[in-house]
Parts: sequence; structure tokens; C-alpha cells
Amino acid sequence: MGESSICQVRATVMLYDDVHKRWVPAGSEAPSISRVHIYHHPGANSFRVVGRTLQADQQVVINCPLVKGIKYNQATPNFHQWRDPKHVWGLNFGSLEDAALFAHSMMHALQAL
Ligand SMILES: CC[C@@H]1C=C[C@H]2CCN(C(=O)[C@@H]3CC[C@H]4C=C[C@]5(CCCN5C(=O)[C@H](Cc5ccccc5Cl)NC(C)=O)C(=O)N43)[C@@H]2C(=O)N1CC(=O)O
Repeated sequence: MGESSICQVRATVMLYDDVHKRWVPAGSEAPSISRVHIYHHPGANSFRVVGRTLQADQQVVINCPLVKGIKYNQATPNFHQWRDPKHVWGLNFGSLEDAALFAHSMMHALQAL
């Protein structure tokens, strides 16, 4: 039994560049919409956020394990963010529905950990 997706949304994945104090698109230079999942591994009861660009190359732009205690910040209705030990991640959602769906699944995951 591997991992299963508990939600999938469209979002531009951003990283905060602490040196220049600005958000930059994760992966390539040009901001691009990605398909972002939250995967659940029932065996380990682990979750991770995985995003791949929609273009043909399917570049992985985020692969972030979720750890207990992460604070998920809904900065605006369609821009949510969280910190991991090395990065500050931001998701600019393609729609408010996707934002709400992702937040719901994220909160579920964080409560299940
Ligand atoms: C893609 C463009 C982007 C779109 C939307 C808006 C929304 C607000 N916003 C920000 O960057 C806000 C404004 C102030 C700045 C200051 C610091 C930042 C940057 C780094 C993290 N941060 C925190 O405030 C974190 C949040 C957090 C709290 C709790 C748990 C986790 C976290 Cl991550 N606070 C801690 C204590 O970590 C930050 O988000 N900041 C975004 C933004 O202006 N733009 C437009 C642009 O940049 O042109």
C-alpha cells in the first residue's frame, strides 16, 4: 500500500527568497501553474505536498513532508503559506475553491499527524 492523493489543486508554487526579501516561483524562473497534491501514506501515517508543473515536463516543484505542529497560514483567501526547516512555501491558488479544498485537506492532515 503506497501513497494516495487526498486532494489535488492548481496553484503556482512560490518560495520566499529571504536574501532579496521577495517571493520567487519554485522550480523554474517563470511562474507556472502546477498540479499540487497532498499525498497520504497510510502505513507510516505520513503526508507530503507534491507539485508538478502542468506542462509536458512535469517538473517537480515541491516535495515537502508535513510534520506535526506546522502552522498553515491563510494569508489571503487564495495565497496560503507555511514554513519547513529550510523554506517558506507559498501557494497562489488558481481558484478560491481550490484554496478552500487544499486548506481543508491540509488541516485534516495536520490533525491526523
Ligand atoms: C506571491 C506574491 C505574494 C502574494 C500574497 C501576499 C500575502 C501576504 N504576502 C507577503 O509576502 C507577506 C507580507 C509581509 C511579508 C513578510 C513576511 C512573509 C514572507 C516570508 C513569510 N512571511 C510571513 O509573514 C510569515 C507568514 C507565516 C505565518 C505563520 C505561519 C507561517 C507563515 Cl509562512 N510569518 C512568519 C512569522 O513566518 C510574508 O508572507 N509577508 C504576499 C505578498 O506580499 N505577495 C505579493 C508580493 O510579494 O509581491
